[in-house]
Amino acid sequence: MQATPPLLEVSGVTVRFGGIVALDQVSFDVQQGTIAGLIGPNGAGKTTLFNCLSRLYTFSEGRINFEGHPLTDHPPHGIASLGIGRTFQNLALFRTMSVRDNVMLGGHCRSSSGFLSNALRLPGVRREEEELSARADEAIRLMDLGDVAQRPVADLPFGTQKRVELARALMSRPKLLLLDEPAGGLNHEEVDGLRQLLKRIQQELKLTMLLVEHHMNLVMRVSDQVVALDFGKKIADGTPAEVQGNPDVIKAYLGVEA
Ligand SMILES: Nc1ncnc2c1ncn2[C@@H]1O[C@H](COP(=O)(O)OP(=O)(O)OP(=O)(O)O)[C@@H](O)[C@H]1O
Repeated sequence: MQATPPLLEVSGVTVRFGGIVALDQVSFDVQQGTIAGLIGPNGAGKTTLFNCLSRLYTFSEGRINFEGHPLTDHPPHGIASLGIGRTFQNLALFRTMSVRDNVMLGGHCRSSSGFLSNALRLPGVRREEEELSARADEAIRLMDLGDVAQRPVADLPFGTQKRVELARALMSRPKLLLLDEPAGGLNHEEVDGLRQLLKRIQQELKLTMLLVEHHMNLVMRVSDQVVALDFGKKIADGTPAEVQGNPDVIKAYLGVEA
């Protein structure tokens, strides 16, 4: 039997900004159903890599395959329908709208009905709306947002708003979810809650996730695999324990020989 190829294959990716090499021949794989953490000191190239994966940046060398096919075969606006979703470092929610309405908005990138059928409220449109609504209920349940579903987002604590953003990202039914600093600005208790929710969606949805995160405790506890970058180069790739004990990683963070 043929082994399943990795969901994501990053191979020799290089990005230059003028004289700066933001990513230098970076290669790693992410297997289906796993959580991969991407770490590295400031300026290491994490955001640049994320932006390559969501096709915001074009890489000058290398290749990124998703489900065995080059990402560059698809236009940037086709990335969500391909099955790659993302959250952002800064929340991008509609603050006066309810939690549920914000979540519902996440489903529209996959909506197939056109302007005319929407205007005429054809049966297909109603079916699609019912399906979106059921999916929103599911995302709200998974993110423990049932009690606040009708509340305006602006009334809720920051940690809860972060969960709304995650629920909204789930609406596009991603196969790979890119999480940009999901623990940023959260308190200790909220980070632990987030860790449990990420594990829940990994188990229940079999979702593959790649997270950029500075919160080491979260990365090391939630990830199956950790990839470390420094000055655009990959310096480690392995289990959390392997990467944590890697002398190059310790040196990159502490600036001293391990
Ligand atoms: N649009 C850009 N134009 C020029 N240089 C850039 C651009 N984006 C990133 N860089 C440079 O590329 C390098 C990698 O930056 P990047 O933002 O990817 O790092 P990072 O690991 O995400 O850092 P942080 O943890 O601080 O967010 C840095 O030297 C940065 O200054």
